[in-house]
Amino acid sequence: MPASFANSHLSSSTNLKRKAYNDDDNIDHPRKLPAIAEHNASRPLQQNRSAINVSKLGVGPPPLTKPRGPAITTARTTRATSAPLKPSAVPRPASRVALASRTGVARTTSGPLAPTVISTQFQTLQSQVASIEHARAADVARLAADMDSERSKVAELQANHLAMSRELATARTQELSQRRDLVNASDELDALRKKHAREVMDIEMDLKKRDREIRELNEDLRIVRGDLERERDAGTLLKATVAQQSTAQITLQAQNSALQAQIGALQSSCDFSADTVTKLRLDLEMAQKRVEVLEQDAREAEMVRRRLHNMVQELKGNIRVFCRVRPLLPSDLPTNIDDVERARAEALANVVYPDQRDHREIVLSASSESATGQERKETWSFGFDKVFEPHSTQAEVFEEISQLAQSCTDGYNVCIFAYGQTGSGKSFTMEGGSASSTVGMIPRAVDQVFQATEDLKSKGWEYTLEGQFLEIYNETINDLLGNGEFDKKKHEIKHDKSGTRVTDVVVQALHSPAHVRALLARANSRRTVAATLMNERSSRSHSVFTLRIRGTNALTGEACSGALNLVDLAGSERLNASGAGSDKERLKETQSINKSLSALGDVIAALGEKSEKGDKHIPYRNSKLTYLLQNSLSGNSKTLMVLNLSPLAAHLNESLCSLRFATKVNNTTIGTAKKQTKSTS
Ligand SMILES: Nc1ncnc2c1ncn2[C@@H]1O[C@H](COP(=O)(O)OP(=O)(O)OP(=O)(O)O)[C@@H](O)[C@H]1O
Repeated sequence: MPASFANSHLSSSTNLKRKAYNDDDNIDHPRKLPAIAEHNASRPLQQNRSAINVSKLGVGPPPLTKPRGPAITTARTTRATSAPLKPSAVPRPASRVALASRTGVARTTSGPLAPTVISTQFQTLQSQVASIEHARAADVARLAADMDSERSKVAELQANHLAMSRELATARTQELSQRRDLVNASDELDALRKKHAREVMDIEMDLKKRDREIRELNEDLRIVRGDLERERDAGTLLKATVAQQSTAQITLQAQNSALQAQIGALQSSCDFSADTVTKLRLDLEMAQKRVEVLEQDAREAEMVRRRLHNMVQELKGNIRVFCRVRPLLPSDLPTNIDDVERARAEALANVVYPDQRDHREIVLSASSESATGQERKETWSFGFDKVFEPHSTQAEVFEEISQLAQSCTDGYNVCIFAYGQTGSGKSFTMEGGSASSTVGMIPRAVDQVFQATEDLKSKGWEYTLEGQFLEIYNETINDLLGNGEFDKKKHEIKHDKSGTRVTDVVVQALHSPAHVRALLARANSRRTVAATLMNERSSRSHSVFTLRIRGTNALTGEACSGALNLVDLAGSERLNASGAGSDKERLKETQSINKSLSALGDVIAALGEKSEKGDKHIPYRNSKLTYLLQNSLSGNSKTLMVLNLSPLAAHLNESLCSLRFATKVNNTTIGTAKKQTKSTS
């Protein structure tokens, strides 16, 4: 292997790949062989060879025949060998003159040459041919020698080529193996790098974990230090407390000793108290017996009181009349007035209440001009069982009514009705407002009855209560507790021994005052719904709430039944058919109200006459109202009429009419109320 080649292959391993590529180039483009390089470093082999031939051929005479080249000589070599044989150098037959001149033979143009000349020329030519032949032979010998030399060189070159090919193959094998080694080394390096990166990552994570742990530990340490600080403080505090407790313990021990002494004293006192308690128990038992006796006395006194009340009622006659004047309302005054007091004075009717002791009198007065132009003052005085002034409260009114309402628990039929013109306060009196101070007579009476039944339980009475709430509008009965549409269902009034009953109406068992209030609210809402269909319906209809009560006494074997009717009458203002104009509904309403109110007056008048004469037909059937209240208006019932009056001067005439009607009722005596009791034994 040549030194340069060997050296190139022994260069460092890092240049292995690059070197391999260079060697490939060398394979495609072989370098000059070292033998040639040594022989002629600056010129190519062929040029060299041509140069040799030219130098050799150029000196001798040109051969007559084209010399044949060696077998291995290329075409170029052949041409190069014959190149020196220029046409000008070869003698041509055509220029015989020139030849002759050169050989010295003279030639004539007109005849053939002499035989001597020709012979001379021939000899010359033969010698020339011989010399050429000789030169050619020498040339051939030289060429053969050259050929041998060239062949040996070629053989040498082929040997070199073979050796170099082998070296090249070996080098390639080595290169391949080195490349494989390199690839392996590169893979190994990659694997090592990855492993290294993983290890670095693991170490970094580990480091972070450690950092975190250190931070946590530092935090724990900080907390523990804080705890320790607190514990130290607590310890100091505890020490102080222990010191205090020790002092306190000493004090307590001293107190304990003192208390022990006190306990001894108290023990003896306790023994004494036990004796006292025993004595007091005996006293208590005696007192309880006395209370029982007193309660019995009280019950008997209550019975006496009720008997006396009923006796008073009987003596007074069974129709009583209360008169109540409502206060002036802001809505009664015109809006946007400057002098309210003056407006009030002008709006109010002249009403006085002279009887300030018994409150039984009401006096109305008014000034008018006579036909002669003189001022005339008229005064009207009325007396009733009670007169309530505008400032009277619901409670004050009910106080006068409560005994009457309660008497239904004794088996009486009671009827309380509110009479008066529209807006005079009938609904306020009977139903009242939602506030406890404004609650009306119906809820109060219900409360009272429930309370009485509770109280009478101790005397052996058990009661069942039931109620119904009806409306009479245009002489049609509607059930305010029912579900049916108003003015559609036909209800009939039936009277029999057990009392008054209306067909197809809801009669609710009453369990508590709250239950009754819920029913009243329901009735009112039904009425309100109906009122949207027909304006002012509540003013134009009568409402009758009936509470029926039945009681039995297991101790005495008695039984009783009574009814409490609470009636809010339609507005009593004088209505006439012409006032209703063309409104047919209004006309019908007016006729119905007139009919029922005058029927009520007729019934009361007839009852009065009957009690005087003893025999009189009572026209109950003239209206639904009187027929419904028949059992509560008859001689053996208790009836109270509350006359409601408007305080307004504008309503004076209506008030006078109402007062006259109430006086008529008040002056009627309709006999003695009778208890409906029977013995069940
Ligand atoms: N004693 C009173 N104290 C305070 N306000 C009263 C009193 N009496 C009635 N009122 C009020 O006067 C107004 C008319 O009263 P209410 O509706 O009771 O009259 P009414 O005679 O029932 O009328 P209607 O026939 O239209 O039902 C109501 O706003 C009521 O609150």
